Amino acid sequence: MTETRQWGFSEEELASLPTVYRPDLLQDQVVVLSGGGSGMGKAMAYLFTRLGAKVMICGRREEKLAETRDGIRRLLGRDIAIMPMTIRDPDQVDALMDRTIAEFGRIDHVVNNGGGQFPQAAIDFSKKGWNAVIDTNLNGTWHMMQAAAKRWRDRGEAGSIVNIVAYVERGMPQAAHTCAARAGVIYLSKTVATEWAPLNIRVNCVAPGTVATEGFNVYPPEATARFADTNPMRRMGNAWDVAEGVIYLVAPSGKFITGEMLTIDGGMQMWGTVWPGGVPEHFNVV
Ligand SMILES: CCCCCCC/C=C/C(=O)SCCNC(=O)CCNC(=O)[C@H](O)C(C)(C)COP(=O)(O)OP(=O)(O)OC[C@H]1O[C@@H](n2cnc3c(N)ncnc32)[C@H](O)[C@@H]1OP(=O)(O)O
Ligand SMILES: NC(=O)C1=CN([C@@H]2O[C@H](COP(=O)(O)OP(=O)(O)OC[C@H]3O[C@@H](n4cnc5c(N)ncnc54)[C@H](OP(=O)(O)O)[C@@H]3O)[C@@H](O)[C@H]2O)C=CC1
Repeated sequence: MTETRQWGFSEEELASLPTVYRPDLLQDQVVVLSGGGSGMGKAMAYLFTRLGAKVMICGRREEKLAETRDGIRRLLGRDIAIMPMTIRDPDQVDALMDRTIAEFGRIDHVVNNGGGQFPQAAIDFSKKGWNAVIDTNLNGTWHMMQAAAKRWRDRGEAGSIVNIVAYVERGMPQAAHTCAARAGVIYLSKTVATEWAPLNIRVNCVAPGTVATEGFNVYPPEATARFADTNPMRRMGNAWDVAEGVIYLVAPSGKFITGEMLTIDGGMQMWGTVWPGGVPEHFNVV
C-alpha cells in the first residue's frame, strides 16, 4: 500500500461506491472542478461523471489529473477534460474557463476545491508561506469565481459555485493562514451571493471537518492519529461524504440555496479541536 493510498479511496471504490443520487441527475451539465487530481476533488470528478455531467478538472500537476482521467476512462468508460494550471494566476484561470466553454459549449457549475496549507504556529509563518496559502485559497478561489461569473453574465447563462472551505468560527490553531483565507472566502461568497442573485448565479460553501484524503500526508503522524477524535462522532469523514454534499448544492435540490455554508464535520463545530501540527504541551489536557 502506498502512502497516498493510505488515506483515500481507490479508483475502483470511487467508481462503485453507492450514491443516493439517480444516475442522470446532472446529465450533460458542465462542471469545472479544481484539485481534481486527488482527494475530495477526485471523488467529485467520479461522482459528477457518474451522474452524467461533463467534467473539466484542473490542478498544478498533470500526472495526478491524468490519473483521474485515465481511471474514469477505464472504469466508467467516460472521457473527462484535464488542464494543468494554477488557480493563483488569473490568466491561466481565464484560459481554463475559455477552454471549457470551447470544449463543452458552456459551464454550469464551478467547484473550488483546489487548495491547502501546512501546519505551523502563526508566530513562525514566513512571508512566503503566508502568501502561498492566502494566494492559493483566497485569491485563487476568487479568480475562479469572478472568471466564471463574468462569462455567465456576458452569455446570459445561469451558474452555481461551490467553494470548499473549513469551519472557521472557533479559529484554527496551527492553521491561521488558511483560517484567514477560508473566512475570506466564506464572507466573499455570502456577499456575491446577493450581488449575483439577479444574474441567476448561486454561491455556496462546503466546510469539511477531518476528511481522510491523501492531503493528510502534509500532517505529522502524531497529529493525524488524533483526527478521528476531533468530533463527537469520533471518526473521520470521507471524500464521498463531501462529494455528495456538493452535489446536493449544485443539483435542483439546491435551487433555493445561496450564500449558505454546509458543514460536513461529524459535529466538530460543536466539540473537538484539530491540532494539525500536534497538541502543544499547554493544551494536552484530558
Ligand atoms: C485545515 C487545517 C486544519 C485542519 C486540519 C485537518 C483537516 C485537513 C485539512 C486539509 O486541508 S487536508 C490537506 C489539503 N492539502 C494540502 O494542504 C496540500 C499540501 N499543502 C500545500 O501544497 C502547500 O501548503 C501550499 C501552500 C498550499 C502550496 O503552495 P506552494 O506550492 O507555493 O508551496 P511551497 O512552495 O511548498 O511552499 C511555499 C512556502 O510555504 C512555506 N511552507 C510550505 N510548507 C511548509 C511547512 N510544512 N512548514 C513550514 N512552512 C512551510 C515555506 O515558506 C515555503 O517556502 P520555501 O521555504 O519552500 O521557500
Ligand atoms: N481533508 C480535509 O480534512 C479537509 C480539506 N479541506 C480542503 O479541501 C480541499 C481538498 O482537500 P483534500 O482533497 O483533502 O486534499 P488534497 O491535497 O488531495 O487536494 C488539494 C488539491 O488542490 C490542488 N491544488 C493545490 N494548489 C493548487 C493551485 N494553486 N492550483 C490548482 N490546484 C491546486 C492539488 O493539486 P496540485 O498539487 O497538483 O495542484 C490537490 O489536488 C482543499 O482546499 C483542502 O484544504 C478543508 C477542510 C478539511
